[in-house]
Amino acid sequence: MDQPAPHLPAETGDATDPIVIEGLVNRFGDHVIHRDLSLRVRKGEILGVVGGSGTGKSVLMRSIIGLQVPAAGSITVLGRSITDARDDDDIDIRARWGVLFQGGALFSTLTVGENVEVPLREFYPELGDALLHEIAAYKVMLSGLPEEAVGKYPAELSGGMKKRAGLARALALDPELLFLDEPTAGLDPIGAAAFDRLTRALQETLGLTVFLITHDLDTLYEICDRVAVLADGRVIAVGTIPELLATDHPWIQQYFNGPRGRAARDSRARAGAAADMVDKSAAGGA
Ligand SMILES: Nc1ncnc2c1ncn2[C@@H]1O[C@H](COP(=O)(O)OP(=O)(O)OP(=O)(O)O)[C@@H](O)[C@H]1O
Repeated sequence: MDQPAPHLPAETGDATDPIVIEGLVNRFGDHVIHRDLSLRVRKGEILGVVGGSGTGKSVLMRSIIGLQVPAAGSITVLGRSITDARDDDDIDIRARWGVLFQGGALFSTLTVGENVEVPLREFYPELGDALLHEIAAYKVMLSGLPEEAVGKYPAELSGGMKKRAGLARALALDPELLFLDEPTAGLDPIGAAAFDRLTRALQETLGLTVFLITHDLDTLYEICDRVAVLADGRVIAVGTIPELLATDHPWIQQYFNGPRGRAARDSRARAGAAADMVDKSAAGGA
């Protein structure tokens, strides 16, 4: 598994790529997590990031947002070096992304609205309370939560609502980039599908670029434009699912062609066929 998967074209860069990672190395003591990892995320795409447990997907995300200082390599986000960032650069760039951590990472002693206000207060201390409340209420609504959720505490919310509240906070600063770490983990299939649709709708409406770590094959099939596969400390392949399926890499084949992968693909095909029938009957009736 040490070599990049064959059959995939070498990734070509574009000056507009909002995230560019080259030669990334991360290690904890002797434990090497990433060795020479390179990846480019394209503007406006939803990039799914997959890999076995412990392959370093979350550490990669933490490196991109500056929470993990790599041992080597370079990371450029929206044209700014994260690896060489000075503290004052840091502040600016952090306002241009939003992050939904695993589990939502909400402050349990604050209401949903107050949670959403946290980044607003940090970056725009000059805003008055009335405007902060208004912006927070709008972000809560945008995330598909009912209005009354603004005043609720995280403990009063279901798992799905917590994710949406975390999403509302991630959207607080009108980010260009959205990082989602396993957003559908722990949700029932209906809740997970609804969250997927919300992610896609927000990405399209707000023009977001989305870096999405997931184990959820349905999410990959439903909303990801491309998928990056992590193994052996690097990105071994990145492409659309059909492109990945055309490789003969054993992990990729097992992942997408295993029983769960086939079920997700079949379900996607059935949904596509149903949509076609609806389109045809609508066209016939028009
Ligand atoms: N702060 C840390 N100190 C020491 N080791 C760490 C630290 N953070 C992560 N690791 C180790 O780095 C490896 C990669 O962790 P990471 O959370 O990125 O994996 P992952 O691919 O996101 O896994 P999962 O799919 O299970 O969430 C793991 O072995 C983890 O134990």
